Amino acid sequence: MQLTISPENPLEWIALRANLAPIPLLHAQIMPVLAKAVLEAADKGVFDAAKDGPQTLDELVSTLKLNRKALGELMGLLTAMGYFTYQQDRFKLTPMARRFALKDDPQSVHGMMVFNNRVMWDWMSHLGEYLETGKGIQYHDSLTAEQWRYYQEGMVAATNTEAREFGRRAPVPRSAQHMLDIGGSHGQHSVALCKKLPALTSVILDLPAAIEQAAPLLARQGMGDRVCHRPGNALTDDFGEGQYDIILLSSLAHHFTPEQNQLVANKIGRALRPGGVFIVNEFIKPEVGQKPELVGSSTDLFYGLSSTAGNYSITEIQDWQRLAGLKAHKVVSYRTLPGRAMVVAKK
Ligand SMILES: C[S@@+](CC[C@H](N)C(=O)[O-])C[C@H]1O[C@@H](n2cnc3c(N)ncnc32)[C@H](O)[C@@H]1O
Repeated sequence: MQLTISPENPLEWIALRANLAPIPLLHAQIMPVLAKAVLEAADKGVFDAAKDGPQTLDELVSTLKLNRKALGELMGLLTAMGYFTYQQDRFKLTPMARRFALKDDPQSVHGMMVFNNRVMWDWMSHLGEYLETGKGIQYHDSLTAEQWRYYQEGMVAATNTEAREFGRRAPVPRSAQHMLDIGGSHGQHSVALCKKLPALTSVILDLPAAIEQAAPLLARQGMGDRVCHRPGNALTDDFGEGQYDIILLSSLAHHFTPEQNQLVANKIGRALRPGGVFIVNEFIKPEVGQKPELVGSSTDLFYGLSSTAGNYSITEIQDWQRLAGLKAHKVVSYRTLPGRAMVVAKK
């Protein structure tokens, strides 16, 4: 799966092949507008306003209390982007928008859109500074309580689809009883495995400020004591010895330097039981010399900007696992998300 600029007719194909199309204009002028339009639409409730059926522009204006001219422009763009169709003066949500953009759909990314609109959008203006200094924002040290809430809700939304595939395809021992989910936040990955493996319970280790906001999100899953939070810090806490059948590090390695990841991997190597698995669940950086792709490369830059760290290659991740005394077991690439994989090692 790739995000590409693709021709719609033979003349455009020729123009692209002949290098006549000003691609940077699309990147610089069009794409930022597309992204911000979708974020504001979600935040202002535009998708949900059409949830119960096709709406005229006037009906949307009246529900959303927005300016008619501006909303008309936004609706035109959202229609061009495939979120709505427009027929007989009415805007109707497409199946894609219905599944992924509505607030309460189980696969919705709505929370991520609100987080990106209210918190992340401002970070992008620091990209120039990051390029000059190499120092990222380190947002975990500076979020307000409200921003922590958007962040945790954003993480749920980002993993609604992934957690299903993770639950189905993560190569874990069927008899597993104890899991440690480091930086597990909302707990969706733990919940997916606990639903599949009846004997499994999971402890989610996360920062205290995260748990404050993630606790109600986990409670919504109705798993009771089988999945619980433990406030702590992965960099300074001891994980114990020979205790866990599964240890998951999902979307946390990209916030840590290589040295910090090695330190965490060493503690994980000690904390696993024989036969236990260590899963690093991440966007993957291409190996040296491999062609970069858009999702992995943009998340790499974004994590650099936001956390000073970034993505790692499969080889780099497997090196941490090997130096922690574990054997490479499997690499499972996601089918529903390009550039993302589970890198699994076994004790
Ligand atoms: C990007 S989120 C990933 C959440 C979840 N694992 C997922 O895959 O959706 C990173 C999580 O790691 C937590 N985190 C960051 N630094 C941490 C640390 N030093 N120790 C434990 N958790 C940490 C954050 O609070 C956040 O909940």
